[in-house]
Amino acid sequence: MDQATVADDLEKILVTKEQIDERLAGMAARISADYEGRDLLLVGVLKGAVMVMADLVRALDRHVEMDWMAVSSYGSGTKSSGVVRILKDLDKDISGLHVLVVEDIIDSGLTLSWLLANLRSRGPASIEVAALLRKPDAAKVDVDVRYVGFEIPDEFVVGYGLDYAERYRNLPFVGTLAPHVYR
Ligand SMILES: O=P(O)(O)OC[C@H]1O[C@H](OP(=O)(O)OP(=O)(O)O)[C@H](O)[C@@H]1O
Ligand code: HPA
Ligand SMILES: [Mg+2]
Repeated sequence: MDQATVADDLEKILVTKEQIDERLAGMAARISADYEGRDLLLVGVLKGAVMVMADLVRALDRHVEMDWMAVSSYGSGTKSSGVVRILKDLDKDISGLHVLVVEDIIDSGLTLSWLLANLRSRGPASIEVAALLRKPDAAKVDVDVRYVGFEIPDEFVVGYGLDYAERYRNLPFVGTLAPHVYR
């Protein structure tokens, strides 16, 4: 498949690569200031958060550790099933650590609220969230997100880690798909 075919699948670009870079730099500056003098563990949620994590850590001018969890609530469709499964757990114990969960998107908020309850039960010193994108539905769940990149409308988006049926994660921007892709 060539690049032209991928572009043909898109309807519009919601957030450009330049906007993402600029926003992540701002988030990184706040994170550096907020965690000054404290060790920090970033927990990325696979697979969607890979791009955010990769670019966020390179914008951080300080030591951090990274760990990863894989959870899935979506399968291959566009609606959350609400049932969260751990596909890969953290490598290390997080008790007593300052943890920052890194997410690509908070949509229904179900994944994150489940994940935060799960991680809090392990006794971290603190736990906060950094997410590149947040949709309006997330307001329905009681999750406090300290660092948010962009508030976006309630449309299914792809790119920069986000997939539709495992495709489009490698796009360097965030956009919506043309209707013919869903048919
Ligand atoms: O707020 P929610 O409605 O719960 O949706 C957000 C979650 O859904 C997506 O992950 P998914 O489970 O599709 O796995 P993936 O990251 O591997 O694509 C996304 O990466 C978030 O983790
Ligand atoms: O809008 C979305 N796009 C891709 N994956 C997602 N997971 C939750 N919401 C989305
Ligand atoms: Mg997904």
